Amino acid sequence: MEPAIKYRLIKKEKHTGARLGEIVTPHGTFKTPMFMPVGTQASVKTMAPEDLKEMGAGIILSNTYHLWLRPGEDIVEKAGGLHKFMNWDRGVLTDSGGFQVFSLAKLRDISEEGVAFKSHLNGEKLFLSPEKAIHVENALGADIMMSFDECPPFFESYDYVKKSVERTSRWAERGLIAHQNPATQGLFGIVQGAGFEDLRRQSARDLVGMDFPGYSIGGLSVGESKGEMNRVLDFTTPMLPEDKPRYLMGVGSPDALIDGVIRGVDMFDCVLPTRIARNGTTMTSQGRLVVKNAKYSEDFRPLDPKCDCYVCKNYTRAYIRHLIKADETFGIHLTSYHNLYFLINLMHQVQDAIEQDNLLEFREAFFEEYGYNEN
Ligand SMILES: CNc1nc2cc(C(=O)NN)ccc2[nH]1
Repeated sequence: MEPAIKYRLIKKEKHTGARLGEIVTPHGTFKTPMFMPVGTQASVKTMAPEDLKEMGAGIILSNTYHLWLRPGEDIVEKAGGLHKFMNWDRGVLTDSGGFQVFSLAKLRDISEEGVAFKSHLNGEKLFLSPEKAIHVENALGADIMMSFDECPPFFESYDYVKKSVERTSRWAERGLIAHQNPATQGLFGIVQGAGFEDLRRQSARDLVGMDFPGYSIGGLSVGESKGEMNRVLDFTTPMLPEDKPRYLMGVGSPDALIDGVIRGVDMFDCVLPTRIARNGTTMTSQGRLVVKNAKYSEDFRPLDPKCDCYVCKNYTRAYIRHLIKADETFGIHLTSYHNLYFLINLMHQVQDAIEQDNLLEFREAFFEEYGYNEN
Protein backbone atom coordinates (compact mmCIF):
# COMPACT_ATOMS: atom_id res chain seq x y z
CA MET A 1 0.00 0.00 0.00
CA GLU A 2 1.32 3.47 -0.92
CA PRO A 3 2.17 5.37 2.31
CA ALA A 4 0.29 8.63 2.87
CA ILE A 5 3.52 10.51 3.55
CA LYS A 6 6.80 10.21 1.65
CA TYR A 7 10.06 12.10 2.14
CA ARG A 8 12.57 12.74 -0.63
CA LEU A 9 16.08 13.74 0.43
CA ILE A 10 17.26 16.09 -2.33
CA LYS A 11 20.65 17.24 -1.01
CA LYS A 12 22.79 17.14 2.14
CA GLU A 13 24.61 20.37 3.00
CA LYS A 14 28.34 19.80 2.76
CA HIS A 15 29.49 21.18 6.13
CA THR A 16 26.53 20.46 8.47
CA GLY A 17 23.75 17.94 9.11
CA ALA A 18 21.29 20.10 7.18
CA ARG A 19 19.16 18.54 4.39
CA LEU A 20 17.18 19.91 1.50
CA GLY A 21 14.14 17.70 0.95
CA GLU A 22 10.51 17.35 -0.05
CA ILE A 23 7.63 15.97 1.97
CA VAL A 24 4.90 14.45 -0.21
CA THR A 25 1.38 14.50 1.31
CA PRO A 26 -2.14 13.81 -0.03
CA HIS A 27 -2.59 17.62 -0.09
CA GLY A 28 0.60 18.59 -1.89
CA THR A 29 4.37 18.33 -1.89
CA PHE A 30 6.34 20.82 0.20
CA LYS A 31 10.03 21.67 0.31
CA THR A 32 11.91 21.28 3.58
CA PRO A 33 13.26 22.69 5.85
CA MET A 34 9.88 24.29 6.56
CA PHE A 35 8.11 26.30 9.23
CA MET A 36 4.49 25.32 9.93
CA PRO A 37 2.05 27.98 11.26
CA VAL A 38 0.00 26.88 14.27
CA GLY A 39 -3.79 27.04 14.02
CA THR A 40 -4.68 25.52 17.41
CA GLN A 41 -8.47 25.69 17.06
CA ALA A 42 -8.65 25.16 13.28
CA SER A 43 -7.62 28.74 12.59
CA VAL A 44 -4.22 30.41 12.39
CA LYS A 45 -5.27 33.42 14.43
CA THR A 46 -6.40 36.36 12.20
CA MET A 47 -5.21 34.61 9.03
CA ALA A 48 -7.48 33.67 6.10
CA PRO A 49 -6.39 30.68 3.98
CA GLU A 50 -5.64 33.17 1.17
CA ASP A 51 -3.20 34.99 3.46
CA LEU A 52 -1.48 31.71 4.37
CA LYS A 53 -1.15 30.74 0.71
CA GLU A 54 0.16 34.21 -0.21
CA MET A 55 2.88 33.98 2.47
CA GLY A 56 3.91 30.52 1.27
CA ALA A 57 2.56 28.31 4.08
CA GLY A 58 2.45 24.62 3.09
CA ILE A 59 1.44 22.64 6.20
CA ILE A 60 -0.45 24.16 9.15
CA LEU A 61 -1.13 22.64 12.57
CA SER A 62 -4.25 22.10 14.61
CA ASN A 63 -4.54 20.68 18.14
CA THR A 64 -6.38 17.43 18.77
CA TYR A 65 -6.94 18.25 22.45
CA HIS A 66 -8.65 21.57 21.70
CA LEU A 67 -10.77 20.30 18.80
CA TRP A 68 -11.83 17.19 20.71
CA LEU A 69 -13.10 19.40 23.52
CA ARG A 70 -14.58 22.01 21.14
CA PRO A 71 -16.41 21.64 18.71
CA GLY A 72 -15.86 17.87 19.00
CA GLU A 73 -14.25 15.60 16.39
CA ASP A 74 -17.64 14.36 15.18
CA ILE A 75 -18.62 17.83 13.96
CA VAL A 76 -15.31 18.20 12.09
CA GLU A 77 -15.79 14.72 10.63
CA LYS A 78 -19.35 15.58 9.50
CA ALA A 79 -17.91 18.71 7.84
CA GLY A 80 -15.70 16.41 5.77
CA GLY A 81 -12.59 16.76 7.94
CA LEU A 82 -10.34 19.67 8.86
CA HIS A 83 -9.41 20.66 5.29
CA LYS A 84 -13.08 21.17 4.36
CA PHE A 85 -13.99 22.62 7.77
CA MET A 86 -11.41 25.42 7.53
CA ASN A 87 -11.33 25.68 3.72
CA TRP A 88 -7.61 24.81 3.57
CA ASP A 89 -6.51 22.55 0.69
CA ARG A 90 -2.80 22.26 1.50
CA GLY A 91 -1.23 20.22 4.32
CA VAL A 92 -2.58 19.79 7.83
CA LEU A 93 -0.79 18.24 10.81
CA THR A 94 -2.44 17.45 14.14
CA ASP A 95 -0.61 16.72 17.34
CA SER A 96 -2.10 14.00 19.56
CA GLY A 97 -3.04 16.06 22.59
CA GLY A 98 -0.26 14.53 24.67
CA PHE A 99 1.54 17.82 25.20
CA GLN A 100 -1.67 19.81 25.80
CA VAL A 101 -2.92 17.35 28.40
CA PHE A 102 0.37 17.70 30.28
CA SER A 103 0.64 21.45 29.84
CA LEU A 104 -2.94 22.76 29.76
CA ALA A 105 -5.32 20.42 31.54
CA LYS A 106 -5.46 20.05 35.28
CA LEU A 107 -3.57 16.78 35.34
CA ARG A 108 -5.22 14.08 37.47
CA ASP A 109 -3.74 10.71 36.76
CA ILE A 110 -1.47 8.99 34.25
CA SER A 111 -1.60 5.19 33.96
CA GLU A 112 -0.65 2.48 31.48
CA GLU A 113 -4.13 2.90 29.98
CA GLY A 114 -3.81 6.64 29.35
CA VAL A 115 -4.38 9.98 31.10
CA ALA A 116 -7.33 11.06 33.22
CA PHE A 117 -7.67 14.84 33.54
CA LYS A 118 -10.09 17.73 33.85
CA SER A 119 -11.02 19.92 30.88
CA HIS A 120 -9.38 23.38 31.01
CA LEU A 121 -12.69 24.71 29.65
CA ASN A 122 -15.22 23.45 32.19
CA GLY A 123 -13.46 21.09 34.56
CA GLU A 124 -15.24 18.06 33.07
CA LYS A 125 -13.50 14.73 33.86
CA LEU A 126 -11.97 13.30 30.68
CA PHE A 127 -9.79 10.36 29.67
CA LEU A 128 -7.40 10.21 26.73
CA SER A 129 -5.81 6.92 25.70
CA PRO A 130 -3.58 6.26 22.69
CA GLU A 131 -6.55 4.65 20.93
CA LYS A 132 -8.88 7.60 21.67
CA ALA A 133 -6.30 10.17 20.55
CA ILE A 134 -5.62 8.32 17.28
CA HIS A 135 -9.34 7.90 16.57
CA VAL A 136 -9.92 11.63 17.15
CA GLU A 137 -7.04 12.39 14.75
CA ASN A 138 -8.54 9.96 12.23
CA ALA A 139 -11.84 11.86 12.48
CA LEU A 140 -10.09 15.24 12.06
CA GLY A 141 -8.46 13.91 8.89
CA ALA A 142 -5.04 15.60 9.00
CA ASP A 143 -2.41 14.46 6.47
CA ILE A 144 0.12 14.00 9.30
CA MET A 145 -0.85 12.74 12.77
CA MET A 146 1.18 12.43 15.96
CA SER A 147 1.35 9.42 18.23
CA PHE A 148 0.01 9.82 21.76
CA ASP A 149 2.92 10.26 24.10
CA GLU A 150 3.98 11.73 27.41
CA CYS A 151 6.16 14.82 27.22
CA PRO A 152 8.00 14.59 30.56
CA PRO A 153 9.44 17.74 32.18
CA PHE A 154 13.01 18.23 30.92
CA PHE A 155 14.43 18.21 34.44
CA GLU A 156 12.60 15.10 35.65
CA SER A 157 14.65 12.27 37.22
CA TYR A 158 16.32 9.63 35.06
CA ASP A 159 14.12 6.87 36.53
CA TYR A 160 10.91 8.80 35.84
CA VAL A 161 11.94 9.61 32.25
CA LYS A 162 13.02 5.99 31.61
CA LYS A 163 9.62 4.67 32.71
CA SER A 164 7.90 7.41 30.69
CA VAL A 165 9.87 6.59 27.52
CA GLU A 166 9.06 2.90 27.85
CA ARG A 167 5.36 3.66 28.27
CA THR A 168 5.44 6.14 25.37
CA SER A 169 6.86 3.36 23.16
CA ARG A 170 4.07 1.00 24.22
CA TRP A 171 1.54 3.78 23.54
CA ALA A 172 3.06 4.35 20.08
CA GLU A 173 2.57 0.64 19.27
CA ARG A 174 -1.06 0.81 20.45
CA GLY A 175 -1.58 3.93 18.30
CA LEU A 176 -0.26 2.16 15.19
CA ILE A 177 -2.75 -0.66 15.78
CA ALA A 178 -5.64 1.77 16.39
CA HIS A 179 -4.85 3.89 13.30
CA GLN A 180 -7.74 3.52 10.86
CA ASN A 181 -6.52 5.45 7.77
CA PRO A 182 -2.80 4.73 7.14
CA ALA A 183 -3.31 5.11 3.37
CA THR A 184 -4.37 8.77 3.68
CA GLN A 185 -2.96 9.86 7.05
CA GLY A 186 0.71 9.46 7.95
CA LEU A 187 1.34 8.72 11.65
CA PHE A 188 4.64 9.97 13.13
CA GLY A 189 6.37 8.50 16.18
CA ILE A 190 7.58 11.00 18.79
CA VAL A 191 11.03 10.51 20.30
CA GLN A 192 11.20 11.43 23.98
CA GLY A 193 13.86 10.98 26.66
CA ALA A 194 14.43 14.52 27.98
CA GLY A 195 18.18 15.27 28.12
CA PHE A 196 19.37 11.66 28.57
CA GLU A 197 21.26 10.32 25.53
CA ASP A 198 20.67 6.66 26.35
CA LEU A 199 16.92 7.23 26.85
CA ARG A 200 16.69 9.18 23.58
CA ARG A 201 18.48 6.24 21.95
CA GLN A 202 16.09 3.74 23.53
CA SER A 203 13.08 5.81 22.41
CA ALA A 204 14.44 6.24 18.86
CA ARG A 205 15.32 2.54 18.58
CA ASP A 206 11.84 1.47 19.72
CA LEU A 207 10.07 3.84 17.30
CA VAL A 208 12.34 3.26 14.29
CA GLY A 209 11.62 -0.45 14.81
CA MET A 210 7.93 0.34 14.28
CA ASP A 211 8.76 1.92 10.88
CA PHE A 212 6.81 5.20 11.09
CA PRO A 213 6.76 7.39 7.93
CA GLY A 214 8.24 10.27 9.95
CA TYR A 215 9.64 11.07 13.38
CA SER A 216 9.03 13.96 15.75
CA ILE A 217 11.51 15.07 18.37
CA GLY A 218 9.40 15.92 21.41
CA GLY A 219 10.12 17.02 24.94
CA LEU A 220 12.16 20.05 23.95
CA SER A 221 11.56 23.79 24.13
CA VAL A 222 10.06 23.14 27.55
CA GLY A 223 12.29 25.44 29.60
CA GLU A 224 15.74 24.01 28.88
CA SER A 225 18.45 26.32 27.54
CA LYS A 226 19.16 26.61 23.81
CA GLY A 227 22.53 25.00 24.49
CA GLU A 228 20.78 22.04 26.10
CA MET A 229 18.32 21.75 23.20
CA ASN A 230 21.17 21.77 20.69
CA ARG A 231 23.09 19.20 22.73
CA VAL A 232 20.08 16.85 22.66
CA LEU A 233 19.59 17.42 18.93
CA ASP A 234 23.29 16.72 18.28
CA PHE A 235 22.89 13.12 19.40
CA THR A 236 19.19 12.53 18.63
CA THR A 237 18.77 13.38 14.93
CA PRO A 238 21.54 10.95 13.83
CA MET A 239 19.56 8.17 15.54
CA LEU A 240 16.73 8.73 13.04
CA PRO A 241 16.56 7.34 9.47
CA GLU A 242 17.92 9.72 6.82
CA ASP A 243 15.07 8.89 4.42
CA LYS A 244 12.32 10.03 6.79
CA PRO A 245 11.35 13.59 7.86
CA ARG A 246 12.38 14.89 11.30
CA TYR A 247 9.98 17.32 13.00
CA LEU A 248 11.10 19.34 16.05
CA MET A 249 7.95 20.18 18.01
CA GLY A 250 7.30 23.62 19.45
CA VAL A 251 10.33 25.40 17.99
CA GLY A 252 10.71 28.30 17.54
CA SER A 253 12.72 31.42 17.33
CA PRO A 254 14.83 32.29 14.24
CA ASP A 255 18.10 31.16 15.84
CA ALA A 256 16.58 27.88 17.08
CA LEU A 257 15.21 27.13 13.58
CA ILE A 258 18.60 27.69 11.94
CA ASP A 259 20.43 25.65 14.60
CA GLY A 260 17.82 22.89 14.32
CA VAL A 261 18.26 22.71 10.52
CA ILE A 262 22.04 22.50 10.97
CA ARG A 263 21.43 19.45 13.19
CA GLY A 264 19.23 17.70 10.63
CA VAL A 265 15.71 18.89 11.49
CA ASP A 266 13.31 19.31 8.53
CA MET A 267 10.04 20.60 10.05
CA PHE A 268 9.21 23.10 12.82
CA ASP A 269 6.11 24.58 14.42
CA CYS A 270 5.68 27.24 17.08
CA VAL A 271 3.04 29.66 18.37
CA LEU A 272 5.76 32.28 18.93
CA PRO A 273 5.26 34.36 15.74
CA THR A 274 1.51 34.78 16.20
CA ARG A 275 1.67 34.99 20.01
CA ILE A 276 4.20 37.84 20.16
CA ALA A 277 2.40 39.55 17.24
CA ARG A 278 -0.68 39.95 19.43
CA ASN A 279 1.21 42.25 21.76
CA GLY A 280 2.84 44.18 18.94
CA THR A 281 6.23 42.47 18.89
CA THR A 282 7.62 41.69 15.44
CA MET A 283 10.62 39.83 14.05
CA THR A 284 12.83 41.74 11.63
CA SER A 285 16.23 41.05 10.06
CA GLN A 286 17.66 43.52 12.61
CA GLY A 287 16.10 41.68 15.54
CA ARG A 288 12.84 42.10 17.44
CA LEU A 289 10.92 45.37 16.97
CA VAL A 290 8.17 46.25 19.43
CA VAL A 291 6.12 48.34 17.04
CA LYS A 292 3.75 49.67 19.72
CA ASN A 293 6.62 51.64 21.29
CA ALA A 294 6.17 55.43 21.13
CA LYS A 295 9.38 55.88 19.16
CA TYR A 296 7.63 54.45 16.07
CA SER A 297 4.69 56.90 16.19
CA GLU A 298 6.08 58.90 13.21
CA ASP A 299 8.24 56.17 11.68
CA PHE A 300 6.92 55.72 8.12
CA ARG A 301 9.27 52.87 7.22
CA PRO A 302 8.02 49.25 6.90
CA LEU A 303 8.42 46.89 9.85
CA ASP A 304 11.48 45.44 8.12
CA PRO A 305 12.97 47.41 5.20
CA LYS A 306 14.51 44.14 3.96
CA CYS A 307 11.21 42.24 3.95
CA ASP A 308 9.19 41.83 0.76
CA CYS A 309 5.97 40.64 2.42
CA TYR A 310 2.52 42.16 1.74
CA VAL A 311 2.64 44.02 5.07
CA CYS A 312 6.09 45.53 4.53
CA LYS A 313 5.15 46.57 0.99
CA ASN A 314 1.97 48.41 2.03
CA TYR A 315 2.06 49.56 5.64
CA THR A 316 4.29 51.58 7.95
CA ARG A 317 5.42 51.19 11.54
CA ALA A 318 3.47 54.34 12.43
CA TYR A 319 0.21 52.97 11.02
CA ILE A 320 0.61 49.53 12.60
CA ARG A 321 1.54 51.13 15.92
CA HIS A 322 -1.59 53.28 15.72
CA LEU A 323 -3.81 50.26 15.03
CA ILE A 324 -2.34 48.29 17.95
CA LYS A 325 -2.67 51.25 20.34
CA ALA A 326 -6.25 51.81 19.13
CA ASP A 327 -7.00 48.13 19.64
CA GLU A 328 -7.89 47.79 15.94
CA THR A 329 -7.68 44.04 15.17
CA PHE A 330 -6.30 44.81 11.72
CA GLY A 331 -3.11 45.74 13.55
CA ILE A 332 -2.47 42.24 14.92
CA HIS A 333 -3.48 40.80 11.58
CA LEU A 334 -0.57 42.76 10.05
CA THR A 335 1.97 41.85 12.75
CA SER A 336 0.88 38.18 12.66
CA TYR A 337 1.10 38.03 8.87
CA HIS A 338 4.58 39.58 8.87
CA ASN A 339 5.94 37.34 11.65
CA LEU A 340 4.68 34.17 9.97
CA TYR A 341 6.11 35.32 6.65
CA PHE A 342 9.42 36.08 8.38
CA LEU A 343 9.87 32.48 9.56
CA ILE A 344 8.50 30.85 6.39
CA ASN A 345 10.80 33.04 4.31
CA LEU A 346 13.72 32.34 6.65
CA MET A 347 13.32 28.64 5.82
CA HIS A 348 13.33 29.48 2.08
CA GLN A 349 16.62 31.37 2.59
CA VAL A 350 17.97 28.37 4.53
CA GLN A 351 16.96 26.07 1.64
CA ASP A 352 19.01 28.28 -0.71
CA ALA A 353 21.97 28.17 1.69
CA ILE A 354 21.82 24.36 1.75
CA GLU A 355 21.74 24.38 -2.05
CA GLN A 356 24.88 26.56 -2.08
CA ASP A 357 26.62 24.70 0.80
CA ASN A 358 27.07 27.97 2.73
CA LEU A 359 24.61 27.49 5.61
CA LEU A 360 27.23 28.30 8.26
CA GLU A 361 28.09 31.57 6.53
CA PHE A 362 24.35 32.34 6.29
CA ARG A 363 23.99 31.59 10.01
CA GLU A 364 26.86 33.89 10.91
CA ALA A 365 25.53 36.78 8.82
CA PHE A 366 21.95 36.30 10.05
CA PHE A 367 22.98 36.10 13.73
CA GLU A 368 25.19 39.17 13.36
CA GLU A 369 22.42 41.28 11.81
CA TYR A 370 19.66 39.93 14.08
CA GLY A 371 21.81 40.70 17.10
CA TYR A 372 22.20 37.19 18.49
CA ASN A 373 25.31 36.95 20.62
CA GLU A 374 26.61 33.42 21.06
CA ASN A 375 25.14 32.24 24.34
C1 LIG B 1 6.66 25.35 22.98
N1 LIG B 1 7.39 24.15 23.29
C2 LIG B 1 6.91 22.92 22.97
N2 LIG B 1 7.50 21.76 23.31
C3 LIG B 1 6.71 20.77 22.85
C4 LIG B 1 6.81 19.40 22.96
C5 LIG B 1 5.81 18.62 22.41
C6 LIG B 1 5.86 17.15 22.58
O1 LIG B 1 6.79 16.60 23.09
N3 LIG B 1 4.75 16.50 22.17
N4 LIG B 1 4.68 15.17 22.34
C7 LIG B 1 4.76 19.19 21.72
C8 LIG B 1 4.66 20.57 21.61
C9 LIG B 1 5.64 21.35 22.18
N5 LIG B 1 5.77 22.71 22.29
